[in-house]
Amino acid sequence: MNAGGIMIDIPQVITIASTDASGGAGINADLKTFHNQGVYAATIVVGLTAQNTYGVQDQYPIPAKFILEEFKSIADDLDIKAAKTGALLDEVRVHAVAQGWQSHNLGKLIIDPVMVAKGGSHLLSDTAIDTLKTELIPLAFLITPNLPEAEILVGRSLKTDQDIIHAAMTIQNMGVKNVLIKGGHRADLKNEFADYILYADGSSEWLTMPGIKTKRTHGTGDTLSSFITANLAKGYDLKDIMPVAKKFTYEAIRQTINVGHGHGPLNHWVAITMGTEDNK
Ligand SMILES: Nc1ncnc2c1ncn2[C@@H]1O[C@H](COP(=O)(O)OP(=O)(O)OP(=O)(O)O)[C@@H](O)[C@H]1O
Ligand SMILES: Cc1ncc(CO)c(N)n1
Repeated sequence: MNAGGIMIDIPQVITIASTDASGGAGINADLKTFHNQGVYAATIVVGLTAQNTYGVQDQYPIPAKFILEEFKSIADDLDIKAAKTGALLDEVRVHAVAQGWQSHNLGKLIIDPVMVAKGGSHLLSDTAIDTLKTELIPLAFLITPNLPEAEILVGRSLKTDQDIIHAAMTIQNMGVKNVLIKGGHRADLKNEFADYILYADGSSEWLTMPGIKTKRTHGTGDTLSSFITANLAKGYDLKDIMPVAKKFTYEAIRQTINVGHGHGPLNHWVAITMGTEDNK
């Protein structure tokens, strides 16, 4: 009931991840991207980090039992269309999220397998990798590793285009439908940032944008995967979303905001949405 008012239906999404005290990455970056894209965002907090643009000073995992309570609270009430995961910290948290997902499916699952923060701190323990591969990845619609994360998932070093193409196939064989390997960390690509995506139907493409010379790249991966999550919830096709997601992230890096003294955060006010003339 809303006598005299109006009722607006809005796509609902959720981020299952950790907070960043300085606001630039993790759940904080996800929420800003979701808001920018006009979707309603809920959170399942898996951990807290004491973090700034220099690095991660401390982390605090949420007990598995509480994570499962968060899942239930959301599933009992909201109508979530797509969910993304971020920093899950360790094996216990990865297992809890997989368990929560199996009891309460929350639509399309996008895994951003965050392992190491820009300052070098680990946001996923080594012992969690197997659990991620066997329990969580097979449940996902899309996974978005950066190059070092893809190397850990496949257990070999990735240098050439062919290496990346084969790695995407190996990861798809773990049971996830679509695989995006982000090329931001590739040493031989100085002037461009090329990401490779292998789609569920076997087709694939390289998405390329010029490289911006900046160290203000805190939360780039979170922003990219949140943009994709928001627009999947709106009903757009992944193939149509990808070039616009890449452009959104590029502009969020390019239109720099002056915050922090290390790897500064992105600009989450950029005006790029699906379906507008420029982004068809
Ligand atoms: N300096 C840059 N110039 C242009 N594009 C960039 C730059 N840095 C990252 N990108 C793009 O941003 C997106 C995220 O890539 P990146 O590899 O940095 O993710 P990530 O390492 O997971 O980020 P984070 O862990 O900080 O969230 C990719 O599309 C990548 O190509
Ligand atoms: C909490 C958190 N999640 C993700 C990242 C990666 O950007 C980070 N630095 N911190």
